[in-house]
Amino acid sequence: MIQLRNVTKVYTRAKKTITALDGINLQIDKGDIFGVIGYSGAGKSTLIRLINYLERPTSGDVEVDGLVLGDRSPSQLREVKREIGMIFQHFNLLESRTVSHNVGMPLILAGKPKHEVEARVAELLAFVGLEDRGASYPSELSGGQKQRVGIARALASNPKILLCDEATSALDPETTRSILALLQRINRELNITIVLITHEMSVIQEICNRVAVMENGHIVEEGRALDIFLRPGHQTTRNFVRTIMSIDDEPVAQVDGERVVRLEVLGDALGEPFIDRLKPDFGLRTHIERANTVYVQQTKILVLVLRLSGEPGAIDAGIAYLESAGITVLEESADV
Ligand SMILES: Nc1ncnc2c1ncn2[C@@H]1O[C@H](COP(=O)(O)OP(=O)(O)OP(=O)(O)O)[C@@H](O)[C@H]1O
Repeated sequence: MIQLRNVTKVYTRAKKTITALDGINLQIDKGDIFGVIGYSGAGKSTLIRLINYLERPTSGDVEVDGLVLGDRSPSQLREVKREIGMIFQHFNLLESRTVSHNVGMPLILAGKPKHEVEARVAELLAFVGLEDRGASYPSELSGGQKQRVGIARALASNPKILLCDEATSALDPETTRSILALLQRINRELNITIVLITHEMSVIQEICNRVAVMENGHIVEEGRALDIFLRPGHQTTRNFVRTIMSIDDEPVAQVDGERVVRLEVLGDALGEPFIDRLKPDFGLRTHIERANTVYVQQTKILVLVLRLSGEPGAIDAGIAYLESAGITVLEESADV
């Protein structure tokens, strides 16, 4: 759906050059809720602004829905841009216009007839839960309601992609949760691919299926959100994950005759009495070294570090049983 190939963006200011993006390769598939996380200055805004061509790459290709944007004529670019909606941290609403006018603005600018605009605005306001606020002005709304207006406006021209630039950073945690739930509905019900940038790992945890971690214009780690939370590789990723859950860096001491394994348990396997079965079925003694519960995209994952002791063959058989129950078993190296 979206591909960045070897994309570099260099800004020149007062004879100084800043490399905001340095050789970025990224693929975002149709249906993804793709999160880009990084500290201030990492290059997130630049990256998202390349996708709708608010910025042009210094080198490299940006491809959206099969079209390389650099090869397009201005009219073709306008066409592609219509397929991309965007929402902002500070909502960017016209304060002097009503909610309805704000939502209908893209359609008014596209010259759509009045009755068509009115019908679509009513539909959009109902979708975002503001059916009775069309005549209000932005100053009469809460932050969460303003973002709902921003979302309705972004959906007005039926985009295939929604870009979210720190869309919940100005909102309290409860309102953030309700806006994230709305974004998830937009992804599922309207089949819209979502790309969001954030500096909050909790946003990624709540709704993203994939994530890229950025630092100094580079993507330092990228993958399924689940894997990034369970096994963060890069130090920056670990620091972000640490903001919402504990990571124990202490290695587990190995004792002769024992195996230390890490189990990742989710879905049906959570209902399996697997610890209970290791002793009677395999003659294994188990000791729970660490335990943690993680939620990613509302999926519960239990992470356990176990010491297993018994006959070597029995330990292998016990591990084979755990795997057959759908549990991921890893030889433990460092942490939960
Ligand atoms: N228009 C511009 N002109 C010059 N430099 C820029 C411009 N836009 C961004 N930069 C620089 O590019 C780098 C990346 O900035 P960018 O805004 O993409 O990062 P970010 O991760 O979105 O940060 P933040 O979360 O603070 O918005 C920074 O060093 C920034 O100063």
